[in-house]
Amino acid sequence: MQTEKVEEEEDAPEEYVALCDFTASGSEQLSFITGDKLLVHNKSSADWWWAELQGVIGYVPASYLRLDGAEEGDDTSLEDPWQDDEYFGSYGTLRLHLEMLSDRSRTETYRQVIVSNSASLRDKVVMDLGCGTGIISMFCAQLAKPSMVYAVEASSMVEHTRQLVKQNGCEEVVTVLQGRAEELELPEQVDILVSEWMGNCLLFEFMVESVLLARDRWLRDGGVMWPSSAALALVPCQADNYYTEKMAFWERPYGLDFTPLQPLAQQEFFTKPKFSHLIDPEDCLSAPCDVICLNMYTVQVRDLEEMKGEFQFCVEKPGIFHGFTAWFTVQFESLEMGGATVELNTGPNSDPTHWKQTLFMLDRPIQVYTGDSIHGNIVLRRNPVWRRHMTVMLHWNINSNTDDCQANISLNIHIHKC
Ligand SMILES: N=C(N)NC/C=C/[C@H]1O[C@@H](n2cnc3c(N)ncnc32)[C@H](O)[C@@H]1O
Repeated sequence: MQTEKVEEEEDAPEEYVALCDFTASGSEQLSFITGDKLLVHNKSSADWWWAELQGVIGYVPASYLRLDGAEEGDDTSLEDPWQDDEYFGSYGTLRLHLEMLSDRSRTETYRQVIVSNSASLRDKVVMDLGCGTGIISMFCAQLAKPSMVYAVEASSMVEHTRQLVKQNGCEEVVTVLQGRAEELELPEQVDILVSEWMGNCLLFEFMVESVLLARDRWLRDGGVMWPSSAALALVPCQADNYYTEKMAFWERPYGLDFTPLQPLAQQEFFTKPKFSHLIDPEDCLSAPCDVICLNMYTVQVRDLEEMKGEFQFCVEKPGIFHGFTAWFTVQFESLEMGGATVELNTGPNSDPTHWKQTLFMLDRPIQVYTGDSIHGNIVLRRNPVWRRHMTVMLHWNINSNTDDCQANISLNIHIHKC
């Protein structure tokens, strides 16, 4: 069999070893299994490289590879698949805490949960997992009368948290503990495990794993999880401004034709999600639907490896289908039977939050019409190497009955790594 002769590059390709399996999901990608040796010809972007395996070439996810011959110890980052130094380092400074505290929708929701359950919180033992500056713990101490709040924080912020607790007269009720919640020793089980763990697309950062491990270890039988449940919502949408900014731009900049760069632009800008997206409700092409739901009492850490959801959208108005937008909601059940559930919704019809929404762009936009059906599935696959990352795959078909014909467009699976 004639294998494709790869022209020798001026700088010889580097040999990398695969750290785990990867299954291609498009003709332009290359599958491999753990231990495969790949020749990397071009590091076309930070996330995707152009590589060769046994004479076949294609795009491969850079984070799955390690330079061949580099021992485990050489590449210290591999010893830290949770990237904890970087992660907890980032929470040791004020920037992220200021962002979260400035998010009124988020912070007021947690305060409302405490206020509306203040009577039932009396004499209860609470754990605030990942307390940061301790805001939720101090809400508990100020607005209710729990017997104890264990405010657990792994980053160096914790020394300031102790100071804030004292400064606000909460040291009788709030005990600040430094360490990873799933590792440290608590003197007792807790009645309520409260945490603000949600990341982009709900799960990014995968702090939720720590919440589940702490639940299994420290939440007493019949104890309450806050949030009690979580859902990832999805909607097909227009994103004309973003499309114009990143793709249409190349059509006629300064009177020149730059369209040969559009495949590069597609690879560089549209193969990973746009986390900072603020979708206009007008850009939703249909009603959203919850594609993944987590019951915080029953979901297991192993379930986080791969989560799947089906969707079926009925297009409600004609428009250009540029992509899908995702966001999340979390629910806080009442401590009283039949009490009202409080919800934090980070979607386009609620008050904006620091999470904003996440936009996944299609390879190419498609005109859709009222009544079209966009149906398919979403798969969130946790990165086997980098444990705070995941890949999102979207596979969909469109059934359109315009022009009196039944067009059934099956589109490529779309890979997003975030
Ligand atoms: N909502 C988002 N995105 N981030 C939540 C905020 C994360 C906070 O929780 C802390 N944290 C995260 N994981 C743990 C853990 N396993 N044990 C103790 N503290 C932890 C971080 O240092 C931040 O201060």
